[in-house]
Amino acid sequence: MEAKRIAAEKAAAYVQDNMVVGLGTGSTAYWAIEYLGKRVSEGLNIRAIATSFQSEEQARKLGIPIVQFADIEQIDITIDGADEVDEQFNLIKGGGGALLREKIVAAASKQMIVIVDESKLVGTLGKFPLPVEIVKFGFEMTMKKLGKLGCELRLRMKDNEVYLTDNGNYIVDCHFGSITEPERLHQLINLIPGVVDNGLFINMTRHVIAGYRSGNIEELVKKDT
Ligand SMILES: O=C(CO)[C@H](O)[C@H](O)COP(=O)(O)O
Repeated sequence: MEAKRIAAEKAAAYVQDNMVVGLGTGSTAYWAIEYLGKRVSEGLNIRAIATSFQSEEQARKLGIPIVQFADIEQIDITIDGADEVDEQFNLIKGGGGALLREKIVAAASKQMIVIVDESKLVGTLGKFPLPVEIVKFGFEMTMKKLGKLGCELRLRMKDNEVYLTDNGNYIVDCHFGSITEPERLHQLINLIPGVVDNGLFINMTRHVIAGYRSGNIEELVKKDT
């Protein structure tokens, strides 16, 4: 928890007056929202877009003004967690079920800061099951097609019911073991009818802040190629 908290605090310090801020989802993003709430209570002037009902509710309680896409042209900075980050800064996201909104918000952002604890930094993606958001209609067939891509898969459940995203869809957690070509897999998955999107975030961030149990913080910034 401490490692996540220190990464979040560091990221929240990048937010400046008058910015539109994308608020991530999950236990690391939670801390970023808390720190932003504190800064707002001290006079920081921002507007925010949330990636989940949960984050929106947290932000509102803290007095962070929430806006919708109709109110803005773009997002200045988004701070969000991740389930895995590889050496090329590709991500697996969606462990918390918010991958679709998170990707829409990240894609609308000038910059995305990813905040993680050290356990999320990996050489190759895929140990964490890749979340794929699918529509309910025909979900059994969509799952069969996903399975043919070479993964073990499971329909996400919560409290003995099928888990529903904020968008009213299902999530299938696809265990690939090792994802050697994330960009290609991203495309293959999203070509399957019934798939809304998947949790691979390719080339969406250049800035990762990792907190360590030791209390150290590592800031990784992707160089121009
Ligand atoms: O993608 C996400 C939610 O959809 C989260 O960012 C991801 O699951 C990491 O969560 P946490 O910060 O709780 O470890």
